[in-house]
Amino acid sequence: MTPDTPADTFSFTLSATDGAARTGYVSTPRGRIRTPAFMPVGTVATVKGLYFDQVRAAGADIVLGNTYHLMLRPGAERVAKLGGLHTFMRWDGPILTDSGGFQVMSLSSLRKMSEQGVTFRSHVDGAYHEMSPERSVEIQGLLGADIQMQLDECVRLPCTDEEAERAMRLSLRWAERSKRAFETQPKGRAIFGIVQGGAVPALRVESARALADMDFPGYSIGGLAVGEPQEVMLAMIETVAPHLPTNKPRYLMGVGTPDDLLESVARGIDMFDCVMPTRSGRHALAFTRFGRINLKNARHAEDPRPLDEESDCPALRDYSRAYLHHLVRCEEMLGAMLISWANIHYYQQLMAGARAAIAAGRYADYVAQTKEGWARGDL
Ligand SMILES: Nc1nc2cc3nc(NCCc4ccc(CCO)cc4)[nH]c3cc2c(=O)[nH]1
Repeated sequence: MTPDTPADTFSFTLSATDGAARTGYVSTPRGRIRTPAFMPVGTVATVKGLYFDQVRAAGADIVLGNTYHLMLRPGAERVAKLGGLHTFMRWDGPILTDSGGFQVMSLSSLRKMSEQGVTFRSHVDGAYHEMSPERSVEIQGLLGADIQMQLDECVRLPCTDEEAERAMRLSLRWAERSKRAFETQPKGRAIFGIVQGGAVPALRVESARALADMDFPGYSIGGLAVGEPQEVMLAMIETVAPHLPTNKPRYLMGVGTPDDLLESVARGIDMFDCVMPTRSGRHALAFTRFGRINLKNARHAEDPRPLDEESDCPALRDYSRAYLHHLVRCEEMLGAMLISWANIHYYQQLMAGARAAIAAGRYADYVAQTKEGWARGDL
């Protein structure tokens, strides 16, 4: 969060552009979010393996929570009774929550979709739950989320055009209902519409235009990072971006690798979230300026060098690869913690570099130089 007086409203300020790339900030009552921004995922009220002061020190201005997981455990009403998610997990910056639809479809069993919403069985204890656009907004409000998502239906790719059209139109009807339900929430919070439409350009354009007409404070691009090749994802961003208002933030859901982030920023995306840095950290995969380093590999067993001696992150600068390899081999929790910390920091500095490069009109060079570093590998 940048040192400035928090706003009492939600707004987006564009500071500079370089081609289709943009840099600026989102203002919220809990502080500013510098964009392009990477939002660490804190699914069940924790960014797995990190303390929130490490998340803040790494440069994150905002973190994600998740409606689906938190409604099941500990329960939205319980979080509200305990003062809301910021108090519960001791993070005083902005929080964005997903609406739960995507997680219902990817995690729960025995689910039934209807116009009204989706009923499903908890993957935790098998209990039945109902999620409607109105209930999802109510839950996100109970959690106290600063940026909320409409309930939508995300189809897996590949899918038929008919399937993509059905889910896109349902999501538009749910966008209206979500926005209406959101009107009772305190000032300063925002709800984003979510663009759907599979990999069908005409459906994507129709979805973006219809949501733009509903005048949301921000827009998510959903239905991507669901197994499609990167070029399909990038093509859909290029299709959608021109139909979204330039003065509102664009959030690409669930993305992605460092390469995905740089290429999507170049096409006009402002906000990202992905479990990649922390999930990879638990699988011994480090993202660095020199590319990916798999610390399971025996070649690190006697390497005294840190991951990146020039970094200002202790996890990247102070621990030898030999030590990280040892921790990984022994399946010690500190291994996952240090590599997750390193990865969160790497993703934050990747976005900080992008913001500076766009402001200086040299984003294309920044991308080229960053990719050269990855290709040069770890000399
Ligand atoms: N409401 C809503 N939420 C979404 C979340 C998403 N998250 C993704 N992708 C995440 C995929 C993803 C999953 C795991 C890993 C780690 C691999 O080691 C990386 C990416 N796509 C998504 C699409 C939507 C969407 O349309 N609507």
